Amino acid sequence: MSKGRTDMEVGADGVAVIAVVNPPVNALSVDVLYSLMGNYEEAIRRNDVRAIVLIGKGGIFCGGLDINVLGAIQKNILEKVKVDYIDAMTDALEVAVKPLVAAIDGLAFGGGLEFSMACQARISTPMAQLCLPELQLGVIPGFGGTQRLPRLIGLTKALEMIMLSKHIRAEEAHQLGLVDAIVSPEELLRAARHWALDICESRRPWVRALSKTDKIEPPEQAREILKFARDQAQKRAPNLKHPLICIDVIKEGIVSGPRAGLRKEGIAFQELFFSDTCKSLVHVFFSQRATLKIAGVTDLGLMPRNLTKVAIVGGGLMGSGIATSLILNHYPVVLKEENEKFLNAGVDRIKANLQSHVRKGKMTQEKCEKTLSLLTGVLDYERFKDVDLVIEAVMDNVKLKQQIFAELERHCPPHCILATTTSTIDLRLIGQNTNCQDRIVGAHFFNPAHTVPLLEIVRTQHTLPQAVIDLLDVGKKIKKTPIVVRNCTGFAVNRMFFPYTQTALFLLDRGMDLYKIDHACTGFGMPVGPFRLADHVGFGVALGTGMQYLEDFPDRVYKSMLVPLMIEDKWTGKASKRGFYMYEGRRKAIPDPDTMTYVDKLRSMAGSSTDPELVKLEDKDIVEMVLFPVINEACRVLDEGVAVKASDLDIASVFGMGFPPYRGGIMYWADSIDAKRVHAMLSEWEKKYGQFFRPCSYLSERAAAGVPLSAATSQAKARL
Ligand SMILES: C[C@H](O)CC(=O)SCCNC(=O)CCNC(=O)[C@H](O)C(C)(C)COP(=O)(O)OP(=O)(O)OC[C@H]1O[C@@H](n2cnc3c(N)ncnc32)[C@H](O)[C@@H]1OP(=O)(O)O
Repeated sequence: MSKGRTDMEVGADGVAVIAVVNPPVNALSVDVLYSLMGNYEEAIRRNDVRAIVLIGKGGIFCGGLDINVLGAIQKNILEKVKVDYIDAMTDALEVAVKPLVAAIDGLAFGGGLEFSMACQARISTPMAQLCLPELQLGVIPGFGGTQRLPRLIGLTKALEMIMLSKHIRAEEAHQLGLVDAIVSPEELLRAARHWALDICESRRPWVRALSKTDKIEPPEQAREILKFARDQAQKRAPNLKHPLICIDVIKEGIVSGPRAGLRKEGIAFQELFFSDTCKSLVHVFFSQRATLKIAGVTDLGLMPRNLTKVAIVGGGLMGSGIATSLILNHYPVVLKEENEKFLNAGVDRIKANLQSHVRKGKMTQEKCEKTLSLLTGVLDYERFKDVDLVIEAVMDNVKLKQQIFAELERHCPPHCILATTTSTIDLRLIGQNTNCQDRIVGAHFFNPAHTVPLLEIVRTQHTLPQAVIDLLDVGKKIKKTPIVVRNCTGFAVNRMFFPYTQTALFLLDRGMDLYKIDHACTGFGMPVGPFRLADHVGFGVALGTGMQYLEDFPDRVYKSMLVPLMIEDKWTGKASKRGFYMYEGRRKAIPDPDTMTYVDKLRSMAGSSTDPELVKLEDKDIVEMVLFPVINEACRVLDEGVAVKASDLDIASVFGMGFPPYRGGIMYWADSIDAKRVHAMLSEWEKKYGQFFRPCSYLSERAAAGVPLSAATSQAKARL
C-alpha cells in the first residue's frame, strides 16, 4: 500500500503529463495519492503549465484504490484515509483553474474512474474498460463516483454500473457520454494534450461533472428509478446493507444537490470500511488471487505453455458445459462421443447453452455461429493427434476411464495433458494402465460447467508441476477460479460439502420440515438449501457418491434410506421433475407434498420418532447444525493436506458452493464465530446424536489452544 508514485513531465506545449506508476494495475496507494496531489499542486503553480493530462503507465489507467489500504485500515495498521482530503483532491481537480483531461488506456476502475470523472474530459482507447466495482468489496464509490457518474450518464445507467459493478467498454462509454473521444493507443497522449489545450483556448467546453444537470432524469422518473433499484438490490441480496446505503447516497445528491451527496458519500464510505461485509469481501478478493500461488508449483519459474487445441471425451452435461466454456473463450474444441446419437445430443446441448447467451443479449446470433464453428464433433481419435489437452468427461466408472486413458496415451501427442473430470475416483487408478501418470491431472468442473466459476485442479504425487501450471493458465483463460488440491475421494469441495446434505437428512429423519431447512440455508445466503441441491445434483450421482464415502469414511456417513426409496419410484431429482421439489418449466421448484409419503414411510420403517428439541430449532440454529459439520470436514481436508491453505477452502466454498462471499468463505466464517464454539456445539451434538458430529483432531486442538482454524500450520504449531 505504500508503494508507487506519479511522474510529471511538462512539455513545450505547456501540458503537464502526470502518470500513475504503480504496477501491476496502477492502484492508488497512499504514496500514489500524495505524489499525485504534489504533482498536481506543482502543475497548478507553475507558469509554464497551461493544462494537465492524467494518464497511467504501462497501458493501464488505474485499478482504483489500493485494496491493501482498506485491509490496513481495518487492521488499524494505517490511520483512516482522510476522506475529506481525498474529496478535496477530486474537488480540486474539478474546479482547477487549468483544465485536466484523463487519457484512459486499459482499465479505469473504482477510484481511478472517479478521478477521471473529476477531470474536464476523458479520452480513451478502444480497449478501455470502465467500472465502479466498489460494491463487490462491501463499500461504495468514495471519490465522488456516486455523484459524478449519474450527472455524466444519467441515473438509470449509473445505477446499473454501480449496483451491478458492471464493466463497460470504450464504445458504450462514448455513447453514454462518459468518454468524450476514442483514439488509438498511439494517438492517446497526443489527442489528450490537444483536447486539454482546446479547453484552455475555449475551443472545447469546460465541463464540470458536478454542475451538469442535463442527463439526470426529471424528479418523478428519478424517484421511480431509485425505488426500482432499491427493490432489485433487496431482492438480489437481502442480507446486504451497503447497496441500499449506496442508493441513499445517490438519492441525497439528487434531492439535496451534489455537495450534500458528496458529504453523505464520504461518511458512508468511511463507516463501511469497518463493516464485517467489507472485511469479508476484501479477504475473498485477496484469497482468490492467492489460489494461483502454490508452493512447489508456481514458484519454480515455470511458464505456462500455449495450449491451443483441446479435446473432450464425452458430450454429456459436464462435457458439453466444459466445451461451451472453452469455445466461448476462443479455444478450438474436438468433442468425441461413442455414437452419432450421443454426439448430436452433446452438440445440441452446446448450441442450447450458446443460444441462451443470445436470448439474454450477451451475444449476437452471428457471434454465436462463429463460436460454434470452433467445435468439431468426432466419433474416433483421429483428430486427437495434435491436441494439447484432453478432458475426459464420461460417467464415473473406473474400468471405462482406465480404458479411455490407455487409448488417449496411444492417440495423443506426448506433450498432451490428460485431464479427468472425475469427482470421486483416485486419479492413480484411472491412469493405472498408462505410462504417463505425470501428465494426468484432475480437472473437476462443477455442473453446469459453463456457469459455475470454480475449477478444482487435482494433482497426484506423480503429476508434473508443468501440467498444473498449464491447467491453471487454461482455467484463468476460461474465466474460472482454480484451486489446486491433492488427490483423495471427493477432493476438497465435494468432500467438504458432503455433510451439508447429510445433516439435513438427519434433521428430516427426526421430524424437521425439509423446506424449513432449505429456507434457513437460503436465508443465511446459500443459493440453494441442501435438498434443492440434492435435486440439482441428481439422486443417482448423490447415491453413487454416498456409497464411495461410506467405503472411505464409514465413521462419518449418515445412512439415510430416503434417496434410495425415492429412486425406486424413479424420482431422481430435477432431471425427472420429481425429487424433494416438483419442477415446472426450466427453473421453478415447488414444494412437493408427495415427498412426505416417502419420509413417513422411511420413519415408520426405521421406527424413528420426532425429536421435540430439534423440530423447535430456529433458522440460525439450523444453519449452524448444517454447516458446522462442513467446517469439521474442511478442517480434515486441510489437516490431510488435500487443500494447501485455509483461504483456498474459502474460495472453494464461495465459488463452488455459493457460500455467501460477504461471510468470507467457510473457514473465515468459522473463525469469525470462533473455533471454540464450533467445537463445543459439535461435541454436544456428538454426545446426543452420535459420532457423525464428532469434531476432528485439527478442530479440537485449535479450539483448545485458541488458534484460528485459518492460521497457517507452521504458525499454529508454534502456538499449539
Ligand atoms: C474510493 C474508491 O471508490 C474505492 C476503490 O477504488 S476500491 C477498489 C476498486 N477497484 C477494484 O475493485 C479493482 C479490483 N481489481 C480487479 O478487479 C482486477 O484485479 C483487475 C480487473 C484490476 C485486474 O484483473 P487481472 O488482470 O485478472 O489481474 P489480477 O490477478 O486480478 O490482479 C493483478 C494483481 O493486482 C492486484 N490488484 C488488482 N487490483 C488491485 C487494487 N485495486 N488494489 C491492490 N491490488 C490490486 C491483485 O491483487 C494482483 O496481485 P498479485 O499479482 O500479487 O496477486
